[in-house]
Amino acid sequence: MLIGVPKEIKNHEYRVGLTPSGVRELVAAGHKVIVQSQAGLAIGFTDEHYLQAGAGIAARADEVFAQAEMIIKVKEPQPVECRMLRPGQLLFTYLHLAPDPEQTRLLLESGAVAIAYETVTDERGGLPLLAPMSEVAGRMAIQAGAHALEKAQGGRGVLLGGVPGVAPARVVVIGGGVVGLNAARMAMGLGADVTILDKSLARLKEIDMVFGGRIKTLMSNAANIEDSIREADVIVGAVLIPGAAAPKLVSRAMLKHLKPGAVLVDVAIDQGGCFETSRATTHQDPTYIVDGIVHYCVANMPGGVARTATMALTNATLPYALELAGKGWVQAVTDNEHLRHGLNVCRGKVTHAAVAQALGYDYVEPLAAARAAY
Ligand SMILES: NC(=O)C1=CN([C@@H]2O[C@H](COP(=O)(O)OP(=O)(O)OC[C@H]3O[C@@H](n4cnc5c(N)ncnc54)[C@H](O)[C@@H]3O)[C@@H](O)[C@H]2O)C=CC1
Ligand SMILES: CC(=O)C(=O)O
Ligand SMILES: [Mg+2]
Repeated sequence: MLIGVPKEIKNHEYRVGLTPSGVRELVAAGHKVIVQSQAGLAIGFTDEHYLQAGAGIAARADEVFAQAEMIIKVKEPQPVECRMLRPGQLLFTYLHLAPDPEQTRLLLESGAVAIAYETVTDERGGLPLLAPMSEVAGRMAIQAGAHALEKAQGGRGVLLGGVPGVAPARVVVIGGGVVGLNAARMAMGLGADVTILDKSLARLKEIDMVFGGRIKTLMSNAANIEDSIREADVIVGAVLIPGAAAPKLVSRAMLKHLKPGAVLVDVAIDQGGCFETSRATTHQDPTYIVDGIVHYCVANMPGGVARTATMALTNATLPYALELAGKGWVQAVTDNEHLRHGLNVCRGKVTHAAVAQALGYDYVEPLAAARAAY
């Protein structure tokens, strides 16, 4: 198969869909890869590295889109990229469609087949292609929160770990999945007082076992959320209902009960955010203040540590890319139910139930869509 890797064009997005080592594996399996010139330059992957790995280099994105049978990217396609997709072409990337009607419409109009990293599943009920970026974003959430707590950023002027004789900051993490666990681990490592809330009792039990009681756990319900955030210095939003828009768990009215200068880090912003007052921000201008509360809502947090994130992403996506390239998408999603869960859009149809429900489209079962594509 001919695989294309365009340069990412989202604001301050320096990740790239494949590392040179990933290219080498695909080429060794008999595939051809073309990479847009300078796609990885900002993170130290030069065109020379890609050439040595066996890729061809294309000068422009439109050449990559015109030639490739499968496009491997990182971020959801921007409108100009959606318009370069063609019917039947396979797109393998993050999409986050539920909160994004425009992208969904453009993808449907393109006739392309789009597999979203964030809804591919595994046999343990996890999201293996979201997990590496969730690990990165969860860890970054605490760096971001600590920085935003500084006075110059509008924060309360509190040091996460405190110092001997002064209490540490309180960090409340809502959602104890991959983001939440990684955020909690970093916050604990810096000496903060950490509480995690989740709706899953099984998850709370696991967290309690893993951290030996050093992190407090609370069932996520309205009363526990309200009580815990009143006392918090940093609140991390880390909930997910796969494919669906994030539930709003903190209302604007609640903000007046928080400590002035407290920080909300809404990692779930790529699914629309779990705080009513969240709106997506960029690495260039990551925070804003509402009612005295600092909001950090960067929708592509791992882009800030793009070299680490790119390597982590390719580690996870490569086996699936090899399967898609080796079998073709129809056979791959027929054989592998976990890849099938990734199919969000197929030749003008929405094939993910939560996306269809969020945006009011008819849902077409992925296997039916795959059969129709034969
Ligand atoms: N902003 C960014 O750059 C990035 C954002 N993300 C996003 O972070 C979010 C979390 O991702 P993961 O941790 O990988 O998901 P996950 O599936 O591992 O964890 C989500 C957790 O939320 C819990 N949950 C669901 N509803 C809840 C509620 N009402 N109250 C409390 N907990 C609730 C679930 O039980 C689960 O444990 C996703 O929206 C993901 O797309 C991930 C990576 C980067
Ligand atoms: C998960 C995601 O959207 C990101 O890494 O940017
Ligand atoms: Mg995102």
